[in-house]
Amino acid sequence: MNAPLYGMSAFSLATTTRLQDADQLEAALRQIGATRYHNLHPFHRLLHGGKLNKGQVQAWALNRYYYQCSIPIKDAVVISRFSDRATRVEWRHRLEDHDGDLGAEGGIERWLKLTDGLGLDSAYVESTQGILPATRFAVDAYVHFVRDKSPLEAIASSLTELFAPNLHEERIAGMLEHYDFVNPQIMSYFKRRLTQAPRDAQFALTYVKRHAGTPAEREAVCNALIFKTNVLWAQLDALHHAYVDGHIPPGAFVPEAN
Ligand SMILES: O=C(O)c1cc(C(=O)O)c2c(n1)C(=O)C(=O)c1cc(C(=O)O)[nH]c1-2
Repeated sequence: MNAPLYGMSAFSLATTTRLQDADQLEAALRQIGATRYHNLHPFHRLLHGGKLNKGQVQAWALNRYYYQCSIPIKDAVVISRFSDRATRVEWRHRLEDHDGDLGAEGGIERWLKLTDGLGLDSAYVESTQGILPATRFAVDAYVHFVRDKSPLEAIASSLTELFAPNLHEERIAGMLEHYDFVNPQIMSYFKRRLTQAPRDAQFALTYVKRHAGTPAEREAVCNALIFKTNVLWAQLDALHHAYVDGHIPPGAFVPEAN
């Protein structure tokens, strides 16, 4: 077996023996989500439970902007990995979902409504100057992963989206309930994702189930998903360390006292 890249832990051989067909692959992927998705991270418990102050919510939205604006770059790289037109055509709408189109709002603009609503200057947000070093490293690693690994693994790494809609539902309800500085307009990004993400996740799941033809390929798919859960987890670890434990790195956003 090749040494895993990016420090991810390889799925164990014991598990590989349970990756004999597409249904076992799907079960393994869902198990990874159930145990490693970032809905389980303590920072999300605080965010959704109303336990953060406005400055901490600002820090989360500011850092997450870097993920948002990198996703269409990631998807453009994914498209570049496929020589078959059908997959490129299928993947293309993801760019529009995030970038929008001439005269049509996309996810990045919707995210800026959130940061505007939270009182952050949009030029500062878009500059990405105040993000944590770990946010940049983690998100860039995702873009590099889809560039460097196989096209199958590139698609598999998007599969965290299988688990995103439940988290978004929880986030919309929790943040509206608990924070007086949050309203439905500034949460419109997440509302839109409730219809976009299931469609995208279903395509990716069907794709990997059909194209991962050997136990080794199914194992690679699982490892791609583990890698991605680590990308998401590491971002929240960094936010927690900086803005809950109070160790803000030099140059990173410092909330006003509130
Ligand atoms: O708020 C979240 O927890 C969350 C998670 C994920 C994810 O699981 O990767 C995505 C998103 N949001 C999201 O909004 C989004 O557009 C998105 C695209 C992708 C991807 O990997 O292509 N993941 C996610």
